[in-house]
Amino acid sequence: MITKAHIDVKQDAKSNNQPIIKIRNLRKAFGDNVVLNGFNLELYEGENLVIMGKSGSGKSVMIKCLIGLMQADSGYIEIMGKDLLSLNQVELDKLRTEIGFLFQGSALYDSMTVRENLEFPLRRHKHKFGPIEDTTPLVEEALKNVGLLDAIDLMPAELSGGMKRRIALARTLILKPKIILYDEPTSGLDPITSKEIIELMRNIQREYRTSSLIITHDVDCARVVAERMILLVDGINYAEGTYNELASSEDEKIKAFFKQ
Ligand SMILES: Nc1ncnc2c1ncn2[C@@H]1O[C@H](COP(=O)(O)OP(=O)(O)OP(=O)(O)O)[C@@H](O)[C@H]1O
Repeated sequence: MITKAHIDVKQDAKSNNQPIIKIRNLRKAFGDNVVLNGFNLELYEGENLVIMGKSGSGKSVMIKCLIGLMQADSGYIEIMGKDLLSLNQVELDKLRTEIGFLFQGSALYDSMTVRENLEFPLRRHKHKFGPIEDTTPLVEEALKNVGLLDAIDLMPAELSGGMKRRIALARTLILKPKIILYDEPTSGLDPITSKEIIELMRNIQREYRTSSLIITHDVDCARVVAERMILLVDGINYAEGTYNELASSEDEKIKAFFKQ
């Protein structure tokens, strides 16, 4: 069986690099339902790390613990050198501005134009950038980076599903986060639009030097974006490695992820 212990973490992801996120021995149960049973993770600066796990395996629970929306039963979580549990609400809010989210339900505000949707986080997190006299250059830069500058004055109802997802990504990028958490970034999209989003995720990593944690069921997405992958099985990081290392495994539990 290939387990974490048997697969070396790709060295260039680690090279002289401190983890920007570190999770140690995370445990979370709901009554008898033990969801996380000693889960570990390290996300290194500038890398795209994909987490795969079958439905109900605890990926969302792990992310919720990571961003402080759910309390783990035990374990240690460190983000950008800070022990998550030691932070007060103000410190937690400040740390959250360094983390961008692209969740399945990251909906745009329907009553606002694309421009207003992008201005919204700038106003909400004034303390990060200070007063901004003219938001237009920031809004335009974020839209250019997702290839949708022309959509600046459109309403969400006028956008396709793929465009909405790109605008949501632009809204995340406008805060220049150091970390991006993607939850099923390609779900519900057709194969061509999925490919565009995947390409965009790679460009963003290059341009912004973000570190990303990507939860996906989409094997194609994992193959293209992942420098490293973790398979979450039975509440633990069952296997870790590059896409090729895991895809060539003979272990039945690992093979199951790549049969699609
Ligand atoms: N608030 C909660 N109360 C009780 N049980 C919960 C709660 N949140 C999650 N669970 C349970 O934890 C387990 C893991 O759920 P989770 O949503 O993390 O799965 P997932 O891997 O994200 O699944 P999917 O890929 O379908 O989104 C499930 O058995 C779920 O029923």
